[in-house]
Amino acid sequence: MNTRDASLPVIDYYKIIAPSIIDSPEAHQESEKEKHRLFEAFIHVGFVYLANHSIPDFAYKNLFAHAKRFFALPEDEKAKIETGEKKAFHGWFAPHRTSGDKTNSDQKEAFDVGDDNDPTRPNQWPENWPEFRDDMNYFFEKCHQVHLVLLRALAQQVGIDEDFFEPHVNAKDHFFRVLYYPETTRSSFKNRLRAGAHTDYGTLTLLFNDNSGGLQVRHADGQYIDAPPIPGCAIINVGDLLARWFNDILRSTEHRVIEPASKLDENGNIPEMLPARYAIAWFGHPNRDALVEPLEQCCTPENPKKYGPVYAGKHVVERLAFLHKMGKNTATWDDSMQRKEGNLHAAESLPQLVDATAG
Ligand SMILES: O=C(O)CCC(=O)C(=O)O
Ligand SMILES: [Fe+2]
Repeated sequence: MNTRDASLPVIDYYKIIAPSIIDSPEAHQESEKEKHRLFEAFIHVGFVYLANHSIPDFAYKNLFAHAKRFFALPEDEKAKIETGEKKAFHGWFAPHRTSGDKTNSDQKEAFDVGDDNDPTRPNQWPENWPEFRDDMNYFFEKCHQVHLVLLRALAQQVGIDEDFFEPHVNAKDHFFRVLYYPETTRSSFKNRLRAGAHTDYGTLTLLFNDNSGGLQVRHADGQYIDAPPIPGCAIINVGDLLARWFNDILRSTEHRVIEPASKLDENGNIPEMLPARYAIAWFGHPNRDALVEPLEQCCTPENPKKYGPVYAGKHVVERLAFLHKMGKNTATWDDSMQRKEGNLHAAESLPQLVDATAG
């Protein structure tokens, strides 16, 4: 197979939700079929394109426009709202906070936003820029709704109550990342990718890309396939915790952002410089105190239970701490650290660790 030509399945979100708009037997039948296709795609590939996803174009186009302006700000401006373990992992993700393996780090910067209504983990916002905040919050909510519909569809596929996941994600402990991969040279890719191979941590990721290309997804045969953007489609993938809930029936698939395919310039040459790339990745997460354990319905003699229970917050915080400083200051999680009434300062108490930014 020419892996550059293989492509991800396309799922039609409109077909999934149609019965709530047209209550006809055909709409129900189509919806069931599409939900099953989604489930199968997550089993075999872990990634899909989602067409007609219901998130209005302006919601992410506004964010791309803000991103261009934000990342062009002077470094000391951005540094005022730099993210970190003591900042609930929200704010500007400086280029030095990169993932990848210990020798190769990513060529990227980002801005991370969580639920703005959660006083326990406040966001950090640039000054005097109310539209920035409003547009980010609008996008956050829209993605939460789509992600819920998809979780409902997946629950139904394994015969559990379709609302099973709702109480485990209703605290909206998600966050999203506006990503900026600066202009760079082709030769830079010898040592560093734009995003090293990784899996996402949570439930489902909703990804919106510009047209730069470079995203690749690891197929079950181990080969990477290109996942170029399709206009009007979001890319959705399964994260580790959802895979764990499904006892790995669903795949949390590795992906990365590499050097994009060559585009010839007007003289027929391959330019050495590559323009900047922008992307928005919305990461759905279970509530931090959700105990994630393989569903009984996904454990069989052929596929016995693979994992014990884990607090979602522990998994996410440990992965984030690793990302931020390549594991130098691995966060610790105390299992009693659950969301409690009146615990408004969880951002400071969670996790209890040396601030990796100091390292
Ligand atoms: O930039 C992209 O297309 C992918 C980013 C990504 O996978 C991530 O940030 O987790
Ligand atoms: Fe990712």
